[in-house]
Order: sequence, then C-alpha cells, then structure tokens
Amino acid sequence: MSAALAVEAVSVSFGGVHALTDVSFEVPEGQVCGVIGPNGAGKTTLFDVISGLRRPTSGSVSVAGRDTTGVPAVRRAREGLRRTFQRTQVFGRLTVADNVLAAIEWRGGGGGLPADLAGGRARRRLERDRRERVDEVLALCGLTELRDAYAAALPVGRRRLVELARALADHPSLLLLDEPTSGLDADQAARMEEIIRALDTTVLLVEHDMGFVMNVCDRLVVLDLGKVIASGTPAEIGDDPVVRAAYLGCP
Ligand SMILES: Nc1ncnc2c1ncn2[C@@H]1O[C@H](COP(=O)(O)OP(=O)(O)OP(=O)(O)O)[C@@H](O)[C@H]1O
Repeated sequence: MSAALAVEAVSVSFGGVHALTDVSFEVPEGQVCGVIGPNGAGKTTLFDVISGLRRPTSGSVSVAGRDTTGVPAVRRAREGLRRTFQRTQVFGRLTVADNVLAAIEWRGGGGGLPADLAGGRARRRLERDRRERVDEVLALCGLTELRDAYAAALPVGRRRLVELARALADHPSLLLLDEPTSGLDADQAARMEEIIRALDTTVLLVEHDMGFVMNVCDRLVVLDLGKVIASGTPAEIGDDPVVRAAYLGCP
C-alpha cells in the first residue's frame, strides 16, 4: 500500500538560501508524524510545499500514491488536505458553531447542486447531518459550551481549538498542524494531545514542545538547516547522538 504522504528529494531555494535540500520521508496512513528542528530549519517551507502554497525547486510530493507536486492548494484541499497555521485563522465575526459549519459547507451551501436536484427532503437531511457533525466536532474539541461565542472574543488557546475543529469538520484525509500547542495552557495542550491521538487521520505536525511531540507522534523527522538529519520513532530520536548534539543541545 502506498504511503498517505511521500516527500521525495524535495529541495527549495530562495536565491542563495537553501531552505530545504533533498528532503525525503514517508508517513504511513493513520500515523502521526512530527517535524522538529530549530528556527529556520525549513519546517514552514516544507508545509508550504506539501499544502501546495510553494512549488519545490526540485523533488516531488505524493498524497495517497498520487503525485500532487503541481496541484494547486485549493485542489489539494478539495481532495482532503487540511492545514492549521502558527497564527490561528478563524472567522472572528462568526460564532464557534458557525465557524465549523462554514468549514463543512464550503463545497456548496446546503449541499449545492446535488441537494437542489434531490429536493427539499434530501436537503433537510443533509443539513441535519451537517449540524450533527458540527455538534460531534465541537464535543471532540471541548467547545460545546462555547458554541454561541464569537470566535474573535476567544483567547488564542480556544481559537486554536476552533481552528482544529474547522480542520476536522469534513473528515480530512491528511492534516497538517503548525504548532498546535502554541498559546495553549497545560489543560488545553493535554486536550489537544488526546484529540490528535484519537484521530484516524494521517497527521503531520510541526511543534516546539518536545514533551508533546514525544507523546503524540508515531514517528519524527528532524530537520536542521534544511536537511533531514534523523528520522525514526520518538524513542530512537531521543537516543540519537546527532540529534542530541544538534538539536536537543545535550551530549
Ligand atoms: N520567502 C522567503 N524568502 C527568502 N528566504 C526564506 C523565505 N522563506 C523562508 N526563507 C528562509 O528559508 C529558511 C527556512 O525557513 P522556514 O521558515 O521554512 O524555517 P522554520 O523551520 O519554519 O523556522 P521557524 O521555526 O522559525 O518558523 C530560513 O533560512 C528562512 O530565512
């Protein structure tokens, strides 16, 4: 079976700066893979390449066995790729529940043409299913009690959970999380850990909190100055002398 995500020999240069050099790794379906590395290691550039915001100078990206290197970001999103950002992106003027609903309805309000063709009863069923999904995702993310709050009024930790809820709303096949614990307090980070561990979606995440990364990831890829310096299970990475010296700062 092909990997859910395969990054093959990806390089990105910005003029003379080699942000990524010959980066390769795979993530099997359903696994959580963490990308770690110091500032400037190339993590954001890698996410940009995988999500289609940046075309690599060379190399390729495949999702579920299909080469998506030249595929625009919006089409990758339609095919099930979701990404959250270091700076949370939610609709501040919508309630929490409507933020999630909008993430489900973006393919077409109320079901679009198929629902129109199918008639009123089918449309009502579709709308009911969507509202049920909103309730389900809000509960999963611990947001039920905040469903009617405006997203702009929430502290950053809660907004991050709203962003996650939006990303999960229509069952992504590949989820990219950029610093999911940034701005979260300890309880919220624990909730984030639980949510990610319970997902059956393939997840790639960038995170600086090493305790979180070690708990939540099945595999890790370590970048340094744009190159993969190690990859393996969290235990293997924790024991790797190259990583300890270059990144963890210990012998
Ligand atoms: N648009 C750009 N133009 C020029 N150089 C860039 C650009 N984007 C990134 N870089 C450079 O590429 C390298 C990798 O940057 P990138 O932001 O991917 O690293 P990062 O690991 O995400 O860092 P951080 O943890 O600080 O977010 C850095 O040297 C950065 O200065």
